[in-house]
Amino acid sequence: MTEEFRSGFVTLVGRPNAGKSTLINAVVGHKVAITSNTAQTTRHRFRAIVTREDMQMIMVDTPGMHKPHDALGEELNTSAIKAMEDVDVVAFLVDASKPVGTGDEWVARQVREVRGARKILVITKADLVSKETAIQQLEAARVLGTWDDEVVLSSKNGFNVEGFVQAVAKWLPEGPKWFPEDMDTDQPFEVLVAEFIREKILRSYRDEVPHSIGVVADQMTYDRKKDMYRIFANVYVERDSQKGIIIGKGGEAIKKVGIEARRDLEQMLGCKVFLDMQVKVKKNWRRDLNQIRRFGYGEGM
Ligand SMILES: Nc1nc2c(ncn2[C@@H]2O[C@H](COP(=O)(O)OP(=O)(O)OP(=O)(O)O)[C@@H](O)[C@H]2O)c(=O)[nH]1
Repeated sequence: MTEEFRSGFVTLVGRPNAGKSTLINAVVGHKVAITSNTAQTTRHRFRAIVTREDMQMIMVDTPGMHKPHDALGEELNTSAIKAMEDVDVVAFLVDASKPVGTGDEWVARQVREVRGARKILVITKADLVSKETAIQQLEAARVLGTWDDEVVLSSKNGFNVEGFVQAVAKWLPEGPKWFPEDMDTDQPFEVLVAEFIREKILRSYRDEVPHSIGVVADQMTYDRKKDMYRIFANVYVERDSQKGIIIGKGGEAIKKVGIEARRDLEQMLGCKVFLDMQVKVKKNWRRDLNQIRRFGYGEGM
């Protein structure tokens, strides 16, 4: 008898920086999600898709959940909580290298509310700690809920990433191929481009500035003769002073971001990229729900 095809959805949740996006990239095998060590890197709820001979697993990335401080934070939380509705599996990620604390407890409380989904506890970043510490973390996190499976892994060195895939696959119901085989993310092209740029900014500036930016890729045209994409993007900040910081002395800082973003974009697109970025001020956009959604963050996608 042949095995039936299985398919379904798994939502990854955890406190900011738990390693959700990095795990998604490790499972897919290349970069579909941006990552950084700045909390709340992920603003879009998007799906990444892995198709194998016998199954299709659709992973839903979510913004890291925490007690919200502003409209953006609130919108991101709502988005993450909504992403746990109607999925087959919820994976609760806990960073092995940080003591289990109130941040994890807060997320676990939301996970406990979820009905009808299998729940998997995932200890991430095992490469950063000893085996003993990883086990201690597992024990500390275990009491935060009731789990159908437990996995300890490292997305950085690949340790047990396959174990995670198998743990999820086990709970996927029989079902159709929801997405074409060659599709690995449902993020529109212009969103991916804007996100790749935002990642470089997150990694290049410190403190409050990265949280204040929003990126929109406005125009993208392909020049067949030159085998080159021309991309025009707007980088929005909240204050004039931030605009100065982003641009830097003599435009040096933004130039560096441009070079790094272009490198990633060229790799993704497989051709040359011309990137033009404009920095604009949009006062207090993070407090304006309409603006947040216009940028496509949170629920607005
Ligand atoms: N050493 C190590 N670092 C990791 C691993 N997984 C993630 N990281 C790092 O942890 C940081 C946060 O990872 P992300 O994947 O962006 O975390 P996230 O949970 O998606 O974060 P938010 O978008 O803020 O919710 C990044 O600097 C990653 O490089 C891992 O397995 N090992």
